[in-house]
Amino acid sequence: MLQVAVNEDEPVASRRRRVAGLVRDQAGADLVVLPELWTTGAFAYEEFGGEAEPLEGPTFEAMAKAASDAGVWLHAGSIPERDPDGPLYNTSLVLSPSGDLAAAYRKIHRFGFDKGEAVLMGAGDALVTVRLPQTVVGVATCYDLRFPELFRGLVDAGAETLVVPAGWPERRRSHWTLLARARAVENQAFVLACGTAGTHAGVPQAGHSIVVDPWGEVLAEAGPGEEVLTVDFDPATVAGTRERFPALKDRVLGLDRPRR
Ligand SMILES: O=C(O)CCC(=O)C(=O)O
Repeated sequence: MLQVAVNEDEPVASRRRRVAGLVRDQAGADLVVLPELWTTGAFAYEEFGGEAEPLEGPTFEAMAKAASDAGVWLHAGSIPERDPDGPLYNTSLVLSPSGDLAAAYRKIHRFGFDKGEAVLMGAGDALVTVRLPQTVVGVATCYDLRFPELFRGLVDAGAETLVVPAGWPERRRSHWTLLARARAVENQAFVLACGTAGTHAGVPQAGHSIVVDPWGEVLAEAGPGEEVLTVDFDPATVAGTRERFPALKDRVLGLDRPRR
């Protein structure tokens, strides 16, 4: 995972070039993951409109080239997407090792309550999973981490590895770690949660990207600054955990409405 520092003194185009270089350096990895809105910064709301790009715009082009040069699957984090016929979206891109767009996910839960992303961007309405050679990946973005039903939906769709790019603020770092572990334990899945470092729009970022196994153990955790966090894991652990401790089979469905 590439925990990119997002500071406003670095122009977006320079950061895009720098991150492409970091992706190229990961040749030999199976999957590389970038954070949420790493071009603008997740809290730089006033930049969203000016930096918004089509799905296959400059960030896609730079990341597709980097992924194919490195020969890796790349979860390229998210971009402010400009839909020609609709609003902006916070959209994650997953690219194959040949640089093709394998999946795009529009963030479902927008952050900010009555401001920021929640008013400037539209909400996605579709769960997204991607089959990689080693595992089925379910994608979610930042604030989505607070909504367990989304992750259950991904598990029901076959996800074994939950990838969560984020721009999580330092002031709620304890929630980040706790929620990443909770989503891993309750879904008996790997969680790869990749945040940003640095400070933008006056909001210090938490860093501390984290990889959690299906038993809730932390396999790796980054520090606060820019960092490449590398981890080896065996996706077959998911099936083994679900078989040995089959709690997912004990779910009682239909409890979302109180019974009379
Ligand atoms: O839920 C949080 O505390 C942070 C969410 C967030 O920063 C985001 O979704 O961009």
